[in-house]
Amino acid sequence: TRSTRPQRLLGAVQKNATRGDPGSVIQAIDHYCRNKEWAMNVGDEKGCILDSVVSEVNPATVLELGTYCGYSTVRIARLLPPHAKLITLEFNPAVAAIARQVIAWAGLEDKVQLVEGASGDFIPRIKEQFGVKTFDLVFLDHWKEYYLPDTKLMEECGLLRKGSVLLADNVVCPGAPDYLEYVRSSPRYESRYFKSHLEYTKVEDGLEKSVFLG
Ligand SMILES: COCc1ccccc1-c1cc(O)c2[nH]cnc(=O)c2c1
Ligand SMILES: [Mg+2]
Repeated sequence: TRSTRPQRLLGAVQKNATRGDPGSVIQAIDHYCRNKEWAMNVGDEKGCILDSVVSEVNPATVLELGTYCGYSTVRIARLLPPHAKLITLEFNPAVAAIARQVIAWAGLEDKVQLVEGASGDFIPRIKEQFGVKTFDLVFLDHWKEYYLPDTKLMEECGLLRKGSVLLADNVVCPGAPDYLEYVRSSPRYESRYFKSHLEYTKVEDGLEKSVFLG
């Protein structure tokens, strides 16, 4: 039976990237997705904006909603200080299995905890199961319909503190209008749009950075 897109992406990493070298894993995925087969990684252009936010926040605790093949997981984890922790959540077990191998190829498995499950079930359990008090940075990149409910759930579960940063992918394409309306109008957030393009295309997309004010 035909391989899946994530399997082919993993193959490109194993063929072209150097084990233990996160930069080469990022390059291998971007080259494959730009030249061979598009895939929904945050990509190199929005990835540079992600890098700058991670470096600015210098987080000790990160939550990523939506792992996919682990591209942004590697981008984030490679910039984390020692002992910092990234928890990443993926709904699809087959895709999670690929992401684990991509993260391992980059040599970043010690900084990353990949969890399989649905965000609505998982978020209320984080404090108890993972001993996390609050997140310094949350990267929302799962499904646009869940950005707003999951943000409200994180607030309710006390997972955000004054200064926690939410960074959301795809706020223009595919778009998360209800989420944007919320973080831009709520007095509890200071929000800013970073205009960019949908990964590997000329279509407009962007990242929304929203600081929780407590
Ligand atoms: C399955 O749709 C793929 C697609 C098709 C056209 C335009 C955008 C997207 C897209 C791009 C992304 O970065 C994404 N990131 C996270 N979860 C997504 O569903 C997602 C979708
Ligand atoms: Mg995305």
